[in-house]
Amino acid sequence: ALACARADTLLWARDAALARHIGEQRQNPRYLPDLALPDSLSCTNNFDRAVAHACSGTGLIILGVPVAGLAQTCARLTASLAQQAGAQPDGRTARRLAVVWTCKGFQHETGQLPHQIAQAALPDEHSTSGASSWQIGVGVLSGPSFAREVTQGLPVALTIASHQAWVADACIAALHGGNARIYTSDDIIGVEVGGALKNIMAIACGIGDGLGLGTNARAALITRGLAEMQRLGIALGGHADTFAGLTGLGDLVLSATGELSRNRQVGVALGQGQALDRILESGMTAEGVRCARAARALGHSHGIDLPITEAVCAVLFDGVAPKQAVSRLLAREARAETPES
Ligand SMILES: NC(=O)C1=CN([C@@H]2O[C@H](COP(=O)(O)OP(=O)(O)OC[C@H]3O[C@@H](n4cnc5c(N)ncnc54)[C@H](OP(=O)(O)O)[C@@H]3O)[C@@H](O)[C@H]2O)C=CC1
Ligand SMILES: O=C(CO)COP(=O)(O)O
Repeated sequence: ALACARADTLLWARDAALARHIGEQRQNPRYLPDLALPDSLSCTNNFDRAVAHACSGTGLIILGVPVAGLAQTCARLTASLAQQAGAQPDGRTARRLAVVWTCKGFQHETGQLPHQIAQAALPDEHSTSGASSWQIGVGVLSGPSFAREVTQGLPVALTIASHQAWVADACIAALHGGNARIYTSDDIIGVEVGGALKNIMAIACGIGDGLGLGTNARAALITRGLAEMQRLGIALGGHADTFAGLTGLGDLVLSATGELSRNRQVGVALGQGQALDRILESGMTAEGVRCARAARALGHSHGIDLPITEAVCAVLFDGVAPKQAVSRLLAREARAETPES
């Protein structure tokens, strides 16, 4: 919806009936049934057609799939690019294609971040395959951005993190302006760890609110959750400053307090005594549930203390009652608030 303001945008959906409905009715009955979509948005379930549209137009592809679908989608993109003519008429200079993902989490099985998944599945930056020649640049687009509010055209600020300035430029050209501000960063790891951990913290805050623990507890969880995000992020190679920005604190505050957050909704329902299976019955995407185990394992393997993540895992997977998990958190030994103090 953001991109539609600047250029004709072609959405790909894997479900043919849904793609047809969105294209004909300019409305998405599955995810945002009550919102009108822009006239400049078309939709197809033909993946190659969607890739060709980006290649011949903006040179920007935004992958809006969950972490679990990223490897498969990138592999499909690689195969599709081999069909697309990329070389300029002189046959020498590769055309540039920016590939950007929005997913927030770690891969469940491996603990990999999205850029590691994408790197393994996309062609190298300079790749030549048959008649095609593409310079692929990658990045992560993240920050506090409920899809519903973005579709409504409400103000939003996002960060594009990439090691290639031209990828950030492609996002700015397509998305910046009107009610949308796009900031840039080169800290892909910090941005991705913030996005992954904020979902787990949103579950924790939801649990607290579901138990009726009050707003003091919520503020404490947000603040200590931020410290946890930063600790793991730095250990994995992110920059400390990134966690104070849109993709760290910004998205954490949104998801921990905003009623639209699915991760927060899962936490609230758990705190109110519902079972996880029942909560997830609708099939909703709650990336914090999917990646909490991987985050806990990364904490263990890097020797990083992640008490809130541990508490969320205990409730999600180990049968610990939410009240008991909170008691355990509160019973931890007193310590300095910052490691330097
Ligand atoms: N929703 C939001 O407000 C925001 C979400 N994000 C992040 O973006 C990512 C996607 O979230 P969201 O759009 O809400 O997710 P959804 O569950 O709504 O899925 C988005 C799209 O991805 C498709 N999809 C799901 N699984 C796969 C797969 N394995 N392979 C290919 N396509 C797949 C879905 O198809 P189908 O309908 O057929 O299942 C759907 O079209 C998540 O990591 C989320 O954290 C980031 C910012 C905001
Ligand atoms: O990431 C989001 C907003 O920035 C969406 O959060 P949820 O996945 O918890 O709904």
